[in-house]
Amino acid sequence: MEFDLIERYFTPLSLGLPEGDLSIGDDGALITIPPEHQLVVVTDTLVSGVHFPHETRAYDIAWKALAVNLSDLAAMGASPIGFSLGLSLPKTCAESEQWMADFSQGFHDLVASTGMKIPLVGGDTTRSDILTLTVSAKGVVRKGRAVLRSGAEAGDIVAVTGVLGEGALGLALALDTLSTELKTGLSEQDQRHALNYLNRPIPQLAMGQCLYPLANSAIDISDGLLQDLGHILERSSMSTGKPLGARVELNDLPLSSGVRKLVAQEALWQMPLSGGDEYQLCLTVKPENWSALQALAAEHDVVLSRIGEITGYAGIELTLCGEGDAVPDFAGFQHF
Ligand SMILES: Nc1ncnc2c1ncn2[C@@H]1O[C@H](COP(=O)(O)OP(=O)(O)OP(=O)(O)O)[C@@H](O)[C@H]1O
Ligand SMILES: Cc1ncc(C[n+]2csc(CCOP(=O)(O)O)c2C)c(N)n1
Ligand SMILES: [Mg+2]
Repeated sequence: MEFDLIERYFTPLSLGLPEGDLSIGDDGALITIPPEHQLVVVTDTLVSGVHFPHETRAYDIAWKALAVNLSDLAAMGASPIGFSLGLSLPKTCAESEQWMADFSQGFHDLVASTGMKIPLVGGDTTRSDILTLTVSAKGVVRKGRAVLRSGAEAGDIVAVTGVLGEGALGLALALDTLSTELKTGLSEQDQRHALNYLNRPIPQLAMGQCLYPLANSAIDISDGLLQDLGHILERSSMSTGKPLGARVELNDLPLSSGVRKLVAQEALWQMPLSGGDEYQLCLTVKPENWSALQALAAEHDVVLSRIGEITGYAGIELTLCGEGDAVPDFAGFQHF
């Protein structure tokens, strides 16, 4: 049964490797790494009910599982060359032609939207009561040109791509946890945009490839801005041995029209600061490189916003119109 599934739904996604390489069909895949490059390997697991609501469409589940992996590659400054899929699925899904077709279409359409060749190179399919996917994307980067979390320096500008808080708003709408009052303030367009953003994140691959050599550090925001910026601070101060922190101006956070309304109505800063599910890049850049990076972002139609700076003392400080030193008491998404 699983062999039929693989043949029918997954083998068509596996085409596009260079001559002599091998994808689905043997005990392992064979992938040639271009000379002078390093292989970048990322892995993300998605569990039904934990990473997406149980009711999520098969198409969106597949899209998101690959998108969050490509987002990690983008944050490293890497170009994707393929991905593998560990799939544990309930019998009802495996037996539904429509579910399986929709699922494989999600991968197909995301890959097509990137304009790159990103074949499915292999994986494993098993039965499970809870739908679980583990995608591992493979990418390449020129030797020594990966952008790490550990390169931030005091005085760097902190910037983010896209908007913040939209994934958290989408999740609140999907799980119906917003109060009626807040929900009625949102237009249909606001709601559609947030749900789409939650279900079909767009990995910032083009921006990722503009990072080297301008950006000092980067991370993709999956658990929330504060937590993920915290990872940059932690890694960077470990590598320099000096304390590092950040000052973030709330008014400079890029917000969608929906999140802007919620923040105006109820100061729901928690959404853009700690909501997670963003899959945008947070990066730090020396002030003298900022305008060059902004120009590259504009060339790729990416909105890149300056939200603060790296400081030489520990902790993330939040300001509103330059005033205050509120230290937030909410961190970000944690599994345990
Ligand atoms: N089970 C594991 N075995 C080995 N390494 C792990 C395991 N889980 C996480 N890691 C490693 O720990 C580091 C942080 O992982 P984490 O999953 O938190 O990444 P992230 O990029 O911060 O979040 P996200 O998974 O949302 O992208 C990575 O280097 C990852 O490879
Ligand atoms: C049903 C449902 N409940 C909660 C969330 C929120 N959520 C789950 S995992 C995660 C961080 C990234 O995961 P990881 O760190 O495992 O890569 C976030 C923000 C969701 N998307 N769906
Ligand atoms: Mg990440």
